[in-house]
Amino acid sequence: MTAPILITGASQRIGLAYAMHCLERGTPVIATYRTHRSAVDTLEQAGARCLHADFATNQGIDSFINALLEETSALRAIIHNASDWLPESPDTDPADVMAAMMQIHSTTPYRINLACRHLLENSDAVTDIVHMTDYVVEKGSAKHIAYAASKAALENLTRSFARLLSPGVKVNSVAPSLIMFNEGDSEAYREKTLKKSLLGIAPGEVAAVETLQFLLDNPYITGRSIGLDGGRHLV
Ligand SMILES: NC(=O)C1=CN([C@@H]2O[C@H](COP(=O)(O)OP(=O)(O)OC[C@H]3O[C@@H](n4cnc5c(N)ncnc54)[C@H](OP(=O)(O)O)[C@@H]3O)[C@@H](O)[C@H]2O)C=CC1
Ligand SMILES: Nc1nc2c(c(=O)[nH]1)N=C([C@H](O)[C@@H](O)CO)CN2
Repeated sequence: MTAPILITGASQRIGLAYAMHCLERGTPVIATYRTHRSAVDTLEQAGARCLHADFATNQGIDSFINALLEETSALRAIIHNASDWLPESPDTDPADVMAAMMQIHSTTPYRINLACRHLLENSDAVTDIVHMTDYVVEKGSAKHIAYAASKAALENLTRSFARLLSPGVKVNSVAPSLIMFNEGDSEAYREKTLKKSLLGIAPGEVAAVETLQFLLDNPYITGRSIGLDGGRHLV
């Protein structure tokens, strides 16, 4: 039996889609969720092990790590997907925004990778870590400054962990731009955002699912970032 794939933030959207994709292929899944939605029940009915985790505090990270080590002695892959897309705003202290962004996008993957590397290295085959970053790592963001900086930190973790864990573990990033909108995104926002890329679409979760699977299936890519952005860099 293949060792399970750990997917963080899998109760909705891209994380949920990749978890279901893995289960449909017969690959075991350990999914984390912070908010219990019906999708968590669906995942469990499809055979996933779902662990509650709130990575906002180091205690939350540590209790998740302890639960994971109780759950499994090996992993096929870790997909660091959990994320908050926090903008700067007049009513939030910038220090709190930066702390929250670094906590979820940098401290969480860093601590889990170091504490659980042996679960990936306990395998005869090559295993994977994938960090979900963002196109804004390349360009920055005027409205999500701390978010972009934290994703840039995550991109650097990709390179460091690729060096630390080779050749047994491949470590890569997927750097999406618009994949899917959020409920409540206005028509004006949608129209404006679609125009930011050459291809002008919101491809949906499947684009991220296929890119993640490509990275896990490819034996010769590590320390790299795959831009999943519709050619936004050329607009
Ligand atoms: N969607 C897009 O167009 C783009 C996505 N990306 C990146 O791709 C990845 C997936 O995107 P998407 O599916 O939209 O992600 P979401 O915004 O849906 O977030 C994924 C999950 O992260 C979880 N999460 C947030 N904060 C915490 C926390 N403190 N502890 C534990 N879990 C937490 C949430 O859990 P819960 O809901 O259970 O509370 C949420 O379900 C993300 O890393 C994102 O930054 C990058 C560019 C574009
Ligand atoms: N955690 C999240 N990160 C990001 C999201 C999201 O919904 N959740 N969405 C985006 C946007 O789609 C952006 O790429 C285009 O405006 C960025 N990050």
